[in-house]
This record gives sequence, structure tokens and C-alpha cells, in this order.
Amino acid sequence: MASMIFSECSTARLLPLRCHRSCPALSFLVGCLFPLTSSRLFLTSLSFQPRASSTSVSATIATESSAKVIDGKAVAKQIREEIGVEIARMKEAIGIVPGLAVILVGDRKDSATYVRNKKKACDAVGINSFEVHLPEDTTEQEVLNSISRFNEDPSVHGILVQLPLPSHMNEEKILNAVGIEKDVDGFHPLNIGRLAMRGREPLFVPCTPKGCIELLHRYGIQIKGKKAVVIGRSNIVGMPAALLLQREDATVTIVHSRTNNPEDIIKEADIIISAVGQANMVRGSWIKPGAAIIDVGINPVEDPASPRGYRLVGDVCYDEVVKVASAVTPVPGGVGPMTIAMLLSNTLSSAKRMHNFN
Ligand SMILES: Nc1nc(=O)c2c([nH]1)NC[C@@H]1CN(c3ccc(C(=O)N[C@@H](CCC(=O)O)C(=O)O)cc3)C=[N+]21
Repeated sequence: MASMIFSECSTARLLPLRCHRSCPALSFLVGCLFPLTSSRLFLTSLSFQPRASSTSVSATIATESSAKVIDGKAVAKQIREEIGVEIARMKEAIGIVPGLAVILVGDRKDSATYVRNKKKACDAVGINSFEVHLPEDTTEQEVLNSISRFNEDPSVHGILVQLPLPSHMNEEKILNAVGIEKDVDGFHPLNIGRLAMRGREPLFVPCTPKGCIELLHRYGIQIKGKKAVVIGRSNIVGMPAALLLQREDATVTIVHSRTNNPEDIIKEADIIISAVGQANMVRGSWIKPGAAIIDVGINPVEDPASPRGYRLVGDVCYDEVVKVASAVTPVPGGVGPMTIAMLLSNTLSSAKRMHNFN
């Protein structure tokens, strides 16, 4: 049985992480020594033979994994190109260039990387970017002052406060200060409230969940009438992802850290969106054959062979689920690039809306 083949996920060992307090779910793993390629092969015996010796392997037919890989990097690139064309058309027609302001507080390396990547992505499509970088010990008032300035600046169409904020700050108070018409992250409670209500339209949909749905659409995966399970209930991914799936007429269940027998619920799902931040948590045996899986997790695991000393893996044990699912997103190269593409898309929509340009 494929599920009995030793996969990398079965020997994962959790280690504490530097940013333990602000992102407790993120953990480094120690990878195991089994080669990935052997776990990707689906061995079908012609006649029963024990699998332990190499002769038995030669007497089997090896077929590659069955799931379609959902290429978020390629889709994101295509979307960025579409956005670039629209921005050029708007500039030509009305002389307006969309602007995105990013507020970064503190010195978290991962946050600095994300902000740098966002700036690069803005440059590539022709969005003006504005950045404020404040020290870790900045007062809440200083962050609020930056937000007010951007709220009033007509060349800024989107404002993003990079999360997580330092623990001494009130995230709710700060996110509420972002003008709703510039809330390109879609985190303002009024936007989330509208997302939750039938017959209401949010001005912006949060980027990561929007990217997940966009991937399902672009790969022709039907959502309407399907059973969808969202793993994780965070304000920025799990909860809005569940609301979006429901708006798309899926029947939605949210599985979280207090759910009893989560595997049994996940096993019923046609569509799974996982956003928990636990490396390789979702196993192949939890998946209904043919399910579509969107893996939002971006978890660093220790990897001495990598130049950075770590590599990124998802919430899902990719090598196992790829044999059971019909479609799955890789990490990296899945949802991550889509998040940035959706941020650019929200910024463009904001500029169009403010200038009545269609
Ligand atoms: N206000 C706010 N809005 C956010 O949207 C937001 C945030 N705060 N805080 C942090 C998270 C995380 N996030 C990512 C975006 C892109 C990748 C991405 O492009 N990842 C690449 C990998 C990049 C690499 O290799 O380092 C990939 O998955 O292929 C990842 C993570 C946005 N976030």
C-alpha cells in the first residue's frame, strides 16, 4: 500500500522556533533521510511479493503520482501580466498610477522579506510603492500617524500594515484605523462583515483566501455543491476562506485545534484549504481520493543542505497526498505567489474605484 511507504512526514521532529511567541504554530522540523523519489512512486504489484528487496521492486510497475500540481507561481505570473496591462491602460487614459503603502514595524526577517517581495512585485507591474519602516519599540500612536497620513494621501490607493505587529501593540485598533476604501488586505471588520453577509459586497477580499479561490477557478475545480473543509480559523486566512467558499455555494466545515477527530471530517472533503502553520500535519490517509487541496502553510524546516539552512514546506505532507488527491498546491510555488498577485489586484481595483475608471 502506498500509505505504508515511509514518507518524510512520518519521521518529522518538532523543534522550537525563535518567533515562538508571535507565531506559536510555526516550527522547524528535522527532515528524515529517506529519499523523496522513493516515496513518490506508487508501486503496484503484479503478483504479491514482499517489498523489502530490490528484486521485488523490479517486478512491480511503478506509476508516478496522480494529482495535478496547481502551479500558483505560473498563475500568479499570468495575473501580474494582466494587471500590468490594465495599469498601463489606466495611466494612458487618465494619467493615474495606483499606489500601495506598506507599514512595517520591527525587525522580523520574514516580514522584511515579504515587504521586499511586495515592493518588487509593485515595481514590476507599475504600482507606486510607499514604505514606512518603524522600529520595534515604536508607539502605537506613531503607527496610527503613518496610517492617517496614507489615508489622506490621494496618491495612495492601498494601505497594508504588515502582520504580525509587535506584541505591545493593539492590532485591532491599528487595523481599524485603515480607511475602508484603502483596506487592500481586506482585514477591516466592515469588509469582513460584508463578506459574511448574503447580498452584501466587501470592498476588498483578503488576499490569501482570494488567491486560493482564484486557483480553484483557474484550474476548473468546481466549488458549488461540494463539501469543503477549511483547517484553521485565523482572521486572516481560515475564517475568510470559509466565508468565500460558502459564497461560492460550497458546504463548509471549519476544523480547528479543538475539533474532535479532525481526520474523519477532513476525509469527507472534496476541497480542503489548510491554513494552520504546522509542517506536514495533513497526512495522505486523511484525504478522500480525488480531493483538491490548497495548502496555505509556509513552514520553515531545518535543512542543512539548503543555502539558507532551512526550506519551506506546507501544512500538508505533499509526498503522501499527491498520490491520493486530484489536485494539490506545492509549497513554495502555490498560494504564496498568489497572495502577492491578489494584493496587486486589490490595489488596482482600489485605484479604479477611486477614479471611476473601468
Ligand atoms: N498585512 C499582511 N498581509 C499579508 O498578506 C501578510 C502579512 N501581513 N504578513 C505575513 C503574511 C505572509 N504572506 C506571504 C506572502 C507571499 C509569500 C510567498 O510569495 N511565498 C513564496 C516563497 C518565498 C520564499 O521562498 O521565501 C512561495 O510560497 O512560493 C509568502 C507569504 C503575506 N502575509
